[in-house]
Amino acid sequence: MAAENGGFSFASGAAKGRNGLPMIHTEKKKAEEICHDDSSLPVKAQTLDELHSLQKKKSAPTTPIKAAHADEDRHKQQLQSISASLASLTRETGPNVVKGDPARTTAETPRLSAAASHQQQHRHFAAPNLNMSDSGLKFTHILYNLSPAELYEQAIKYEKGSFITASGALATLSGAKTGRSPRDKRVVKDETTADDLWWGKGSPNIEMDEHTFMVNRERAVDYLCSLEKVFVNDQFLNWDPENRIKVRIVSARAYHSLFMHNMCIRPSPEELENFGEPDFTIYNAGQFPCNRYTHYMTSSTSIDLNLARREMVILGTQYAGEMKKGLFSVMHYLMPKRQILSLHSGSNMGKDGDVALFFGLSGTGKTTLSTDNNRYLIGDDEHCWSENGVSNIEGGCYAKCIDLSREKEPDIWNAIKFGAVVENVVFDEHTRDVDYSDKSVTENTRAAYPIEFIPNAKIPCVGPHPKNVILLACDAFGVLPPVSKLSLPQTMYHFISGYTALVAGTEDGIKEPTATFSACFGAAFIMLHPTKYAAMLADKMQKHGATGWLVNTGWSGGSYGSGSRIKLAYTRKIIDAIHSGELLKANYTKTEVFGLEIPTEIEGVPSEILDPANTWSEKEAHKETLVKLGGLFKKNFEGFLNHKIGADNKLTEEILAAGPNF
Ligand SMILES: Nc1ncnc2c1ncn2[C@@H]1O[C@H](COP(=O)(O)OP(=O)(O)O)[C@@H](O)[C@H]1O
Ligand SMILES: C=C(OP(=O)(O)O)C(=O)O
Ligand SMILES: [Ca+2]
Ligand SMILES: [Mn+2]
Repeated sequence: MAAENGGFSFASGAAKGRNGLPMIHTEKKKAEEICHDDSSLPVKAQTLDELHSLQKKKSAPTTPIKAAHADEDRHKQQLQSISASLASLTRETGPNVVKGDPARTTAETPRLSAAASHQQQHRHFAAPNLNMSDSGLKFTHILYNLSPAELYEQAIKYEKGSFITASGALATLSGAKTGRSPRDKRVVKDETTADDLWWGKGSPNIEMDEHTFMVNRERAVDYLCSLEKVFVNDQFLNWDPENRIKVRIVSARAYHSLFMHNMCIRPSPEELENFGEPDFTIYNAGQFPCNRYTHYMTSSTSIDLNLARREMVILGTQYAGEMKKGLFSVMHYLMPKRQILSLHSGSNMGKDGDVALFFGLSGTGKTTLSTDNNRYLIGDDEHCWSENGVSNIEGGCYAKCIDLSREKEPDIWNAIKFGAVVENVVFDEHTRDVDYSDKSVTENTRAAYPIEFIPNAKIPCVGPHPKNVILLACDAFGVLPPVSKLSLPQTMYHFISGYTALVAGTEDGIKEPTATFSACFGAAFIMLHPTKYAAMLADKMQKHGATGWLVNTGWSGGSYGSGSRIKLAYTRKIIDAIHSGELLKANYTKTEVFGLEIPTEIEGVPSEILDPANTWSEKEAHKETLVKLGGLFKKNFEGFLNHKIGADNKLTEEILAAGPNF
């Protein structure tokens, strides 16, 4: 019994202790059997600080030890470059920058002697100019290209509204803005851009002058330098190695840094060491408003693009999509200059190397339909089409997650795991399970994840010339056919029109669908006149023999209210038939008004839904709605009548003739 009780026993008749109580007698059978809490060896540390310092191993250097000198120089250059990025241009000084988290000083600095750690802390770059403000008297700590794990820790410690969801994603709030603010976008109009860019009616480019840009830039930089720490991401855009762009993103939130880590192309450690100077820099001071007394400012939000300086300033909005789509605008300027077409489209590739592009406005299905279990994902939103084929601009995807279901969209569901950022979603306060149907914060809930999170991503994200160009429209009027085959002029007509119709505010009763026309399926992001992109697309499609298709992912059997949205499963069958080449061989009939070629049969899709005229119970209402939509198309296209497309006027005339006729 004594031995059973862990070696302790109250031996009867044992010797009495000093106070007369019986002494606890420990039976010592062998020397090794001394009592321990556990059986492992003692920890190799003398103090708690030392113990904590053992926890973290220094990341292995990618350059050999012998190059320590070069390493030191590169480190200094890097800090100089970051300080220069953050320089106040009126005071002509950059801040004193130092790498690392200000909260983690000596005690947590891994495996460094006190002397070495002291040295490390002061290996900063001090600005040579002493004409400085208070912010020049302190160090600005730079959290440079942190890993997702480090960014999670930063977010959870310092950003209210950061939580880990049950699947391991980082849930965050984007603040007052839960979508982009296109009316607050400004572009510097100078001698060059005045001629190059698309200005005026219908254009997304609202002008500002160079001086006002500098006022906002100074405001953003002063705000960022007043902080204890800022995040700096050095990354790439465009998987085409010949046309890769180096971007630097300076931001104040771990959320923004992780978002861009996911959305841009992540450099390897070697690429990061040799990064040098960025081609383009974003200053994201989104928590801080712009000054509304500033010329050109019409709200507290301003997203300012200066192509000459290769800089963008963000004030007054924390919606992360501004950075992603802001850089996309930059690519819409830089790439066409190199005869490369930039596209607001998703893209995927079949086992036989057949590539498809999916154009469409927000919510029409680019992300959903390019993420296809039977095909390789090249990208979900932004691409380039060059002489070499297609390349994704980004390193990640940004999926809408309202009503996301595991059954219908398993790949996107599974990508929302550790490392992914979910914006503005609602979750159970205890289990942290996300309720994707909850619109309490916004309907525009989003998930941003690296493209490798999709199991059949095509890495590197490039592919050959497209075989199919699919134009997606979510037609809430319910009159466009689920699929039509387009001639080249028809493809151009619909590309320039950029139609979709969504239903605003679904809560208070039935609302009329509103038609949206957005040239090139992305007027908010294009920099040149739409016909410039259209001419390039026509040229490339002709040269590479690509077929155009119009796919309605919206309503069938009536408009919003009486009909219903086409089942995703049917749309997927339609898309499958396009990819396989089956649909090209189908029999076609022509529709009224739009003159669209529609197939009579598709495997897996009920034939009666292929012609919307069949699905409406009231034939009169169908015709009326069809003519109404045709009229809206005609009215929209009036704005393009005076623009010549291509070398001669022949294509322009053909395109006009390819629109609705009634
Ligand atoms: N028939 C359909 N085709 C495509 N998407 C559909 C369909 N029916 C419903 N949806 C839903 O519509 C949304 C499309 O959004 P998404 O793919 O993110 O668009 P985009 O990437 O073009 O902004 C998704 O939430 C998807 O589940
Ligand atoms: C990121 C966006 O794009 P999309 O909705 O096309 O995915 C956006 O419009 O903010
Ligand atoms: Ca898959
Ligand atoms: Mn998308």
